[in-house]
Amino acid sequence: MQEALKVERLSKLYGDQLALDNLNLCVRKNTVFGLLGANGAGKSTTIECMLGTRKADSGTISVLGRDPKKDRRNLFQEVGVQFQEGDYQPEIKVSELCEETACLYKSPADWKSLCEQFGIGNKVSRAVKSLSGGERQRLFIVLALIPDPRLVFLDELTTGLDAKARRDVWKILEGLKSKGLTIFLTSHFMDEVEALCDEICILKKGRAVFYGTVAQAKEQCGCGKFEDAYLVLSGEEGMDE
Ligand SMILES: Nc1ncnc2c1ncn2[C@@H]1O[C@H](COP(=O)(O)OP(=O)(O)OP(=O)(O)O)[C@@H](O)[C@H]1O
Repeated sequence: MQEALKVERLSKLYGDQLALDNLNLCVRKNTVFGLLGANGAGKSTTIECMLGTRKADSGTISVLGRDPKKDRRNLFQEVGVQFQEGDYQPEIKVSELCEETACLYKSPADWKSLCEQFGIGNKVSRAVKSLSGGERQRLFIVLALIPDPRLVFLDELTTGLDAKARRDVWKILEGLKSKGLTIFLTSHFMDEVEALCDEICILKKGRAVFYGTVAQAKEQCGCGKFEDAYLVLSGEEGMDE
């Protein structure tokens, strides 16, 4: 099995609104894949279906060779997920949240060294709620990596991080990829996508309107800058007109 993720003909309706329309995705192991698209394009719905937390109306999904609906327990041990906001007790400290998370996994990574790597090593005795937005975002990436996963989902990876912290996160992720991690990310920052992603899919109203590499996207649109190509392909350009 060369692919970490395979989605075939995935469709999802909310009421009469089509959120995903016959989506096909294939993510090779040990690569970084970016799922892009405007607000409401269907990215979170896709991830939720892949995690088995939302039921699709049709289509098949394979995550690390397993069916996420039937095999959630095993996948839980192998897959990391970054949440935008955690569901934690109001007064909990960083160290306590990391420890509690590590306890859920059979062979967790060393959370202290992850906190060091992500620049929050000196914040571990602080209450989570007292962290700045960017520090909390880095903590959520740490929590996603605590399972020592083979595959990690990073939703809106570096939203809220300053320029230096974003670069640092990219470097760490490159390092983890070189050690065998597969990364599935969503991002609204096109420089980030260009720096990190081996392949991308651009969604528009639940449909894949582009699938390939950043270089292919630029070439297809005749754009020197990927952000320009993205705006054309995603249909965001001229949205107000
Ligand atoms: N629980 C729900 N009930 C009804 N409609 C929903 C529900 N969740 C999402 N939708 C709709 O489905 C579409 C896809 O939403 P989704 O959250 O997957 O988009 P997204 O690409 O993740 O957006 P964003 O970038 O804003 O996070 C949107 O039109 C959204 O309003």
